[in-house]
Amino acid sequence: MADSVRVSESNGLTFLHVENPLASAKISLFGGHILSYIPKSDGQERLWLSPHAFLNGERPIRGGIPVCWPWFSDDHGKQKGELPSHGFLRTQVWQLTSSIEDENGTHLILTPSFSRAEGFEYDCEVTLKVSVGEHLTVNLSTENKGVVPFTFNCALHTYFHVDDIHNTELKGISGQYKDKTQNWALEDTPSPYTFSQQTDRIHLSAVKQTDVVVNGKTFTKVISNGNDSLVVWNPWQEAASISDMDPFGYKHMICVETSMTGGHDLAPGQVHELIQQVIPV
Ligand SMILES: O=P(O)(O)OC[C@H]1O[C@@H](O)[C@H](O)[C@@H](O)[C@@H]1O
Repeated sequence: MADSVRVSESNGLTFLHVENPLASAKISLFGGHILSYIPKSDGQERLWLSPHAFLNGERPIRGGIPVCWPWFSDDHGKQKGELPSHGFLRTQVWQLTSSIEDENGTHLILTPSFSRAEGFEYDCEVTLKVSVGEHLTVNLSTENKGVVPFTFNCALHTYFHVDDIHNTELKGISGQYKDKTQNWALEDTPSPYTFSQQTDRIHLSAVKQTDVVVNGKTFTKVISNGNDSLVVWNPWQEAASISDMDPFGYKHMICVETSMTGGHDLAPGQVHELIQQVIPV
């Protein structure tokens, strides 16, 4: 184990605490889920974790970076609710298979216990590579280890911390989006991109850079690769009906999700990498 990684246990879950000269981070092995990333450059938390998140394995963790795989939301070809929302990786225990450190930070590789379950009966290898340094880099890799092609979706469903959603703007997104709150109506991306109501959108272009601008200043840059879309979500006052959020929780978060939502085909032997970089500004 790298010297910059410490392990703790609480309520049956195992956590990795990364502390190096460039940043600190906390990762839950339940879900392979990054909970916190604080760069030393300014000491400010970039991720949002709900104060009411279940940190005992009972439910997926609300906040941080949930790993959605091999489907997004309820898009699994069955009735809504028949299979877990966002797939089955965020509710299982992952293993830490490698940890090294160098002048760029601490580099971890995590693997889920299984990647074959109801709704996805294929052979593949999934890994999550996490680099904690001046930037946070997360790489969700899927390799087809079987003899038949398969189609899957995935997302790095990051909850970004913002001081106040009313003073938050996203920059860098253009084109059309599908609006889940309007029965998937197609709409044009607003400009400026600010928030005043429940927002649940799949932006249909492979957005590469999104700036999270807070109080007129870019706070965090989000670089996406291997995506076909970008999801933007804030439940607004609907947060009151989400048991692991408080009614005002929506004020301090915005989800900007590097995502594959259109179905990606992977032939035997092929590898797909979904990469999100969180860059403090
Ligand atoms: O409550 P969950 O399963 O973590 O999902 C949260 C949200 O995740 C977003 O990605 C979806 O677009 C929303 O529709 C959904 O409500």
